[in-house]
Amino acid sequence: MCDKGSMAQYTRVSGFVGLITLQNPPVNALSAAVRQGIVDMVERALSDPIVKSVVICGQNGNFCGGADIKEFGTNMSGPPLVPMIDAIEAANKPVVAAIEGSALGGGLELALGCHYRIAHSKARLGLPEVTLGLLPAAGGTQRLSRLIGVPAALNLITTGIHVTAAQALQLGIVDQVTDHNAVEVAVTFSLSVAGQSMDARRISTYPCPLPSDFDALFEGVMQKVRQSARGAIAPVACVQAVRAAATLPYTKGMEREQELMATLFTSGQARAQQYCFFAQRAVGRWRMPSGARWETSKPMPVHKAAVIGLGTMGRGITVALAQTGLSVVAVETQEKQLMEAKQAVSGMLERGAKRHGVAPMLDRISYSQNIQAVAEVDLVIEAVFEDMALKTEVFQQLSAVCKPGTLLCTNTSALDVDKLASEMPNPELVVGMHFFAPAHVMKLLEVVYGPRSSPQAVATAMQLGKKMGKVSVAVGNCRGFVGNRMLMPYLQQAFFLLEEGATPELVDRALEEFGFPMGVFRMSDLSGLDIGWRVRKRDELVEPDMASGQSARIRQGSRYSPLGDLLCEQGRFGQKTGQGWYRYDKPGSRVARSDPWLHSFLVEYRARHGLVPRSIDHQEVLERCLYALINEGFRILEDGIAAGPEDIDVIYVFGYGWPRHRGGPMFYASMVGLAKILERLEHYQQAHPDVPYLQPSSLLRRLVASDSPPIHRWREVIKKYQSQL
Ligand SMILES: CCCCCCCC/C=C\C=C\CC(=O)SCCNC(=O)CCNC(=O)[C@H](O)C(C)(C)COP(=O)(O)OP(=O)(O)OC[C@H]1O[C@@H](n2cnc3c(N)ncnc32)[C@H](O)[C@@H]1OP(=O)(O)O
Repeated sequence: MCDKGSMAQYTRVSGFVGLITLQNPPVNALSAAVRQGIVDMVERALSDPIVKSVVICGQNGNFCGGADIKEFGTNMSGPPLVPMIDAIEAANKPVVAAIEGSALGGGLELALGCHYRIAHSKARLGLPEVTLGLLPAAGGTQRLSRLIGVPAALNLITTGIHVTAAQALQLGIVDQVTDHNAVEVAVTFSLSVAGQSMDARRISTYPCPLPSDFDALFEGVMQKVRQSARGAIAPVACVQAVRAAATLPYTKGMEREQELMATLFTSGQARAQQYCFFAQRAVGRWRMPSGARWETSKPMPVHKAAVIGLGTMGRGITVALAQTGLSVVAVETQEKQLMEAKQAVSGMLERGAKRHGVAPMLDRISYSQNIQAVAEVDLVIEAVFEDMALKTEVFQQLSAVCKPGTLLCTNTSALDVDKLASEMPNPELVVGMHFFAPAHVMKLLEVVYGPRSSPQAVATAMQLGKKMGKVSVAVGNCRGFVGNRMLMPYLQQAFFLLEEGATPELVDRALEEFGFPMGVFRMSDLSGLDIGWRVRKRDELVEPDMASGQSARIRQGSRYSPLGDLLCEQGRFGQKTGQGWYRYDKPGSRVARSDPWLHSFLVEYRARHGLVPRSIDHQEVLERCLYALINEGFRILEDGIAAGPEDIDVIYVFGYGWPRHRGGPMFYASMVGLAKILERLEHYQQAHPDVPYLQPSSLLRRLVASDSPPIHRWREVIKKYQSQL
């Protein structure tokens, strides 16, 4: 017997079991049609006198990825989840969830309403709603806390982590884990309990186990969550909902869960986080200005890769490659550096393996001092020092040594990828791979294509990035690519604010309250002030500190602040020297302390240059730093360096600490209102006419003139704008 009409298929199997299969590829999300299907099919199974038990599973080996996120923000119709799950729990016939693939969010909540849960060993379970700015509001906070206790529930619900089937068994979320077909196991099991009372299996009737140090536990968790949430409201609401589970009867707890969800559901933060979810997936569908794009560009197979240069970046890249299971040839010409690198790479692999309970991939790597060792690899990532002449020399050696067709990638954060390619006999095989430090940890990868890079080369680098667990974004070649290019106006404004009267503490506090993990000055101290100094010297911006007054702060026709250069001249390079914008107890120590020396230095500097300090508030800090950065984002879109606002937002959220609950800089701009951003940029540009970064971009003006369309429609305006250039 079979009914295929709805998005939940009903079949009778083994004579007496009603099998309900969710059908909504690819993840069987609980759309209105699926929910209606479940309601109808459960009713049918329960009213069929022949049916003794019910099994719920998902099509194509995937239980359920939760509510259909695309429905949020629309006029949601169809049966609500809570009564649907309550009806399953109340059923007088056993209902068993057969979990294969994922049981996430509403999917796990559905399973928690069932009387038993049987999971395949490869299944993953979790309540990731918090990552979407929500909480599990189909009874998830109330049932999970009752089932596995408050501390474990808090951990899962406030972080949104996915657990393996084995972990779920240990926690008590599932009753059984199998390596066999979970649906078949569930069908057999359901018959074995048919006819029994399900009273003891209804989680909503369980008392919530209370830890003895209840108040202290919640206080501690709340403090930790508030600190790590950086202004996000969902994690805090999750703690409040679990507290309700621990202190209130089930029905009252459910009311509290709904109340908290109502606030989150319509919040800007939830919109921002859901935008990030889809943006992260959209960047995989890359396209180049030439029209080449992901669907039509086939990646080359990569079985063996090489890394050239085993400094900090090269080591991290080697680890990330080995962890994908690829064979890696790691080349370092300096013997001492090679020995140190070997040890460091092994240590990183062993620690990573221990964390994930897998074997370290030490035997995937072979080390060499000789570049000839890369002759047979399919792809090379060069990670030598950031110097064009050195990189060109290495690339020339690689072209001579590598087999034909080897893809040559350069790990660079600033150099001109196209210039490097132009020196090679096969420029189409050259792309940039801008990793972020530490390369085996940071999620972001900018894949930089030049006008000569072949679509196949870009496809290969993008696919390799994905295999390495990175969120890879394809971007065009320009100075600083996307991320660092937008950082320039941000940093510049921060320096100017110090000249005008702010302190590093004030600027950092404003940015940290906005949600960045670190303000711009603490971040610069961590990265090292000498990096920017070297770039400014190369750009001939650094001059001896002789003159004073306004003219001394003009370089190449624009306002310039030499503050960073002056600090570097004093040997203040940040954390590593124990002094920078802050002071540290000793070189390498991490706790930034206010530095009276720095404050006197700023007072003297302003006096010498005739700058009268004024009071600067957080709003001005945010507007000057963030709107200048956003303005550069519009220029990047205008220039076709990023294909759309999602690419920029993903880069900033995954690589630069932009708070996810604010959706990335371009999404944030759309929330603030483009007309307001334009008005404030015009205001600051009038006050600082010698700062080109404050000159509003033409695209921003065009968007405002087009009535500020929603962000998903910007691409149309950009396309039209570019076609008219
Ligand atoms: C006023 C008060 C009102 C209160 C109303 C309350 C109403 C709501 C009630 C309950 C709410 C429940 C909350 C939830 O359940 S929220 C959803 C929770 N689930 C998740 O967060 C899971 C999200 N998905 C994933 O993590 C992954 O997709 C995963 C399932 C692990 C599969 O990963 P992978 O195999 O790598 O595939 P992709 O991520 O690329 O996804 C493939 C495509 O599927 C789309 N997708 C995935 N999940 C969903 C989903 N839940 N809804 C809609 N679409 C989804 C994804 O975008 C990909 O699409 P595309 O190929 O077009 O990019």
